[in-house]
Amino acid sequence: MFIEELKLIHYRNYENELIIPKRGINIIMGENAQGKTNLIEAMFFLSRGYSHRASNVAELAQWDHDDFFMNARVVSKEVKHTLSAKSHQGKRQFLLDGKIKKRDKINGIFNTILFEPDDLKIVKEGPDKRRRFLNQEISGFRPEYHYILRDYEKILNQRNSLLKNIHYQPSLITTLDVWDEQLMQTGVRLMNHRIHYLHRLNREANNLHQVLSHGKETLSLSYLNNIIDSLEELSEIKNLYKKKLAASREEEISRGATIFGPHVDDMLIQINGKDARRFGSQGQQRSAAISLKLSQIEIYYDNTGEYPVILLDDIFSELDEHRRKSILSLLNKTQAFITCTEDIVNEGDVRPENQHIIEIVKGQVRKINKL
Ligand SMILES: Nc1ncnc2c1ncn2[C@@H]1O[C@H](COP(=O)(O)OP(=O)(O)OP(=O)(O)O)[C@@H](O)[C@H]1O
Repeated sequence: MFIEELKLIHYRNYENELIIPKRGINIIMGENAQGKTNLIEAMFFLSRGYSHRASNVAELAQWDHDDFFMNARVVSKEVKHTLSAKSHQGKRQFLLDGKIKKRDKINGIFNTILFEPDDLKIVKEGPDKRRRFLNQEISGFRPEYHYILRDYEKILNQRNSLLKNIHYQPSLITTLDVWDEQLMQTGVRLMNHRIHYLHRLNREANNLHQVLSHGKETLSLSYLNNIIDSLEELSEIKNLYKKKLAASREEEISRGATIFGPHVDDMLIQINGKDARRFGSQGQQRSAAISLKLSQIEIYYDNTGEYPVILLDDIFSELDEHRRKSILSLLNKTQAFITCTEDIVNEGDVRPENQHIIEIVKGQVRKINKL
């Protein structure tokens, strides 16, 4: 899968810009605040239908404009598609080959994997960042997961409101069983997806981490879930879930919140057997986050039969030469976009044939594909 052309009109700092990327590695080079991340964001937006850094779509429109338009020509399994997005006063609309489509209908047309500086939080910060990572990545290639998650969140909210209301109106307790059943059904489906995904991710991320660390470190991931203690209990998950809900009913009513279920899941990330969050160095945590993200390359390939487009925003800062080279070598089957403030090829060295420069100067794309 690759992108042949990207057009941006009144989007962020771009008035009217046409970018013709190449297959291989596209280095988006420019000083700070030139619009490098904005380009990455545009491709991510077309791919997933939302921005990874703006919660309000209106923010994407160029200042003093109510509308923006973006258009990409993408090639997927040798078929060309035109994917467009437009927004008017913060209301977005997507078009595939000229026809208006719902956001979920554009999923899978243009798959991207994004690494952004905030991804370090997956390793460094609390469980919500790891759940967000799991949710985003699984939804990327399993659209049904997005709907299960949405249903689960709806049921969870309704059940939590009911628990709060029972506190004041105890007769409502008779309706709780129906919600418990729905919670368990969607909760088990969600957990099953996460377990399968983590199994595959564990293998792939460890392979990559070994490459990045010169074979000196192992990376392992374990699923932390408050219903089952180990994967051996998986066949019993529904019964265990039922028991936990029954045993915690009184406490849940007094707290007005659901205590057990995938909404409190976590993933333990260990480097050489030690919790990376507590004991990992900055460099180790960075490499672990990169390994987790870049593992998606092969996982997407297994699931879709095609390599996704890789978007790497500021991945190279603070990484040594070996790690940089290893990352570049992992990208050789894909089309990739890498932002950086300086060229990644040292002066005097020959640029590899698969590397192309997109240079941004004064907020505009200046030289495209200079070799
Ligand atoms: N809606 C908007 N309209 C116009 N310009 C905008 C808008 N949103 C952001 N910008 C401009 O885009 C610039 C930031 O662009 P971006 O985040 O892509 O920079 P960058 O090149 O990735 O920088 P860095 O190397 O510092 O990360 C801001 O300085 C701002 O001037």
